Amino acid sequence: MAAQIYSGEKYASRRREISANLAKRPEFHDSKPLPFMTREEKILESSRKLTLISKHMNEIIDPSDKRELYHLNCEVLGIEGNPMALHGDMFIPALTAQASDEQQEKWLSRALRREIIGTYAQTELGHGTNLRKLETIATYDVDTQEFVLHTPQITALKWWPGNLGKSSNYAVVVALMIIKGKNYGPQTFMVPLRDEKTHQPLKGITIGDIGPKLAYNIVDNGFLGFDHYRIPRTNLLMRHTRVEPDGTFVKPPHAKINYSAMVHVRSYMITGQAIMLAYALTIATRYSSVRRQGQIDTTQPEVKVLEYQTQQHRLFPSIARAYAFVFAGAETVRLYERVLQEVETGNVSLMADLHALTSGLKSVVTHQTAQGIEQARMACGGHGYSQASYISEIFGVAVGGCTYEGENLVMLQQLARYLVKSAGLVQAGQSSKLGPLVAYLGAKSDSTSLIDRTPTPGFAEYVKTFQHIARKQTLKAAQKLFGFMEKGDTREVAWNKSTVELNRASRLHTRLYIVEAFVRRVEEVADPRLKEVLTDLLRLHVNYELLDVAAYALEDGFLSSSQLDYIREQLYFYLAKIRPNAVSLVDSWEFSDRELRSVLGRRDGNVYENLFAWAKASPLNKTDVLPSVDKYLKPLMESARASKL
Ligand SMILES: CC/C=C\C/C=C\C/C=C\C/C=C\C/C=C\CCCC(=O)SCCNC(=O)CCNC(=O)[C@H](O)C(C)(C)COP(=O)(O)OP(=O)(O)OC[C@H]1O[C@@H](n2cnc3c(N)ncnc32)[C@H](O)[C@@H]1OP(=O)(O)O
Ligand SMILES: Cc1cc2nc3c(=O)[nH]c(=O)nc-3n(C[C@H](O)[C@H](O)[C@H](O)COP(=O)(O)OP(=O)(O)OC[C@H]3O[C@@H](n4cnc5c(N)ncnc54)[C@H](O)[C@@H]3O)c2cc1C
Repeated sequence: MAAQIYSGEKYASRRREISANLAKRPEFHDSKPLPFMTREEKILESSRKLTLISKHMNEIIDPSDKRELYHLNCEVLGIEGNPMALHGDMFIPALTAQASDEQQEKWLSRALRREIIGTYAQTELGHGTNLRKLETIATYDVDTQEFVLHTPQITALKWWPGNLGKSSNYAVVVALMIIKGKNYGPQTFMVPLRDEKTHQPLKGITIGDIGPKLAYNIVDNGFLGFDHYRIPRTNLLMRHTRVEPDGTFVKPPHAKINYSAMVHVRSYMITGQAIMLAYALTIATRYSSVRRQGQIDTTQPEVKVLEYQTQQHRLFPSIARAYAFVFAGAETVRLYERVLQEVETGNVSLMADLHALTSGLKSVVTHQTAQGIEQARMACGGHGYSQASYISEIFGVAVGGCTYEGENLVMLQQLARYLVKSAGLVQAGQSSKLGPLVAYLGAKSDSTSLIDRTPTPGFAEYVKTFQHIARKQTLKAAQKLFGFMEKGDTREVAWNKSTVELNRASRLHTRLYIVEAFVRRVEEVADPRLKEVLTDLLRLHVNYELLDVAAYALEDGFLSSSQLDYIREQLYFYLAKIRPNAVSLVDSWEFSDRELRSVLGRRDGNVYENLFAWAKASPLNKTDVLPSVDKYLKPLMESARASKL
């Protein structure tokens, strides 16, 4: 099953080898539980381990294999980030996609050797979403052939870039490019920030950390201001866009090619989110198979809480989602890598499809992941609330994905633009021009679903039902938009009056895509034992998801109320059928205890002994009487006693 999750036996077994290798190297392990450390201690600890990784990486992984490096980082550094997180996640991808060969020779090779540390500085105090209104300006000085970076007011300060605050000495900075008074929109520049020897900020740079956050606190998200700071013309990233010495601007082959680092993260983060969801579910499912509370048969001992249908309903659909997301994530990464290669040859035809797909997936997956993690926390009762479970940290890190790389409700609108265009083609009788991801919009719907009348597995009927719902909502939302425009609203005003409905269409389209990706993967499985278990999980998935969106199919009679009952019964059936495999389904992700960092979710299942040992190790228990008691509580009680006398 691990080979299914990790798209092949080769990587699944490499993961095992890497974990086994690390198990023998205590210097790579957390020196104490992360929840017992201050932010400064965590950053120091993470930097220590990062240095070890850099020194010994070649003995443990093939450093050119991104997935091996990712696993090494998960084991050793964990999810709370590290001082070079953005270096790998965005700085290197931005240089890879946007720097010219000559620039790559100069900077990318140094970045890969970790001679310099970089980040991606785009968001500002006043603007994150609306990139066209960024306020940092890069004015071209023809005389000196330099760009002058400047922060004209406080809202123009860069704000949020990860590892900008304290760790990075370079950044890919996004600024509005002005040449001879003309605004050429957001462009990307390679900018030195700190002296390479002393790490002191360079003259003209104001820089620092933005303070603690909900989670992800090992990362020093930062602020950055420029005071007429000069960089050479050749620091504009010039793989696709160019500015000649005389200020002539050479347009890129696609207007949004500079947004490639964002598309990179949106493509990869689907897998990252699936893994975080699986972390939380591993912890909650293992714990639920140890925790006994209450009885189902009063003549029998207390049951494991995993026997309760409510607990199964709380956890199993999310287990199915974690599988669905990791399968969809693998497809997305393949598409991203293909588009990256095609862009190299000047073919930008798939950029819009990739952008639409990743915008929708990023939004739906992060939202459902956060919901699933929070349910997993609650499924652990009181102990889920303790940091010993580590689920609160997993939630805090994962939920950040709802905001970063484009706020979810904004990114759903990007997909909606694509859907509206497609709906326009359908309306104009040009369905043959629809791309493969939206071809279903042009198909004719059956009048009713045959979901309860086809032999199992009947996935085709489920897919048809999801298609019907997504098509109906897309055409309806587009119609609403066109209707407002016909009545005289501008497109922007009409759009704003239709966005709730448009975003619903985007979610339904994306959920259809996820179901289809799951079906595609299960169809490929050859081993009959695996196929059976994955088919059960897929059946659970399609019934749970369909029930969640059934209102759309009920309102036009595509589904009847008796079909709804059928779907519910199928759901309950598969909850019970999956129960014996539940622990194996989470164990199949093969997370080591070190990677999970959860006292509650350890493989040995010795929950109570482990919790007690953890609590005794808490910093507060180092002494029996805290200074706060000596300083305040004792005098308070003493004075209360004295006043009574
Ligand atoms: C191997 C390892 C395995 C697993 C790895 C797992 C995990 C690791 C992965 C990731 C690491 C995780 C965490 C990292 C932590 C944090 C990183 C966070 C970093 C950041 O947040 S960086 C800042 C991100 N900021 C944003 O995302 C801003 C969002 N805003 C925008 O993107 C844009 O402003 C916009 C798209 C909303 C609007 O842009 P615009 O105004 O310029 O464009 P229009 O709306 O007018 O659209 C015009 C037209 O262009 C199309 N378009 C827009 N963008 C693109 C694009 N990128 N590509 C192609 N086309 C695009 C748009 O659709 C319009 O088209 P139309 O045809 O005219 O309709
Ligand atoms: C953990 C974390 C790490 C980050 N790392 C980086 C980084 O490394 N580099 C970097 O540059 N940035 C980074 N960011 C910033 C991040 O990319 C932005 O916060 C994000 O893109 C959202 O932009 P915003 O903050 O301006 O939100 P806003 O756009 O101000 O959103 C506020 C509200 O307004 C709504 N809204 C905004 N525009 C519209 C619209 N057009 N239509 C409808 N509703 C709208 C949103 O839906 C939301 O409800 C990070 C953020 C976080 C949380």
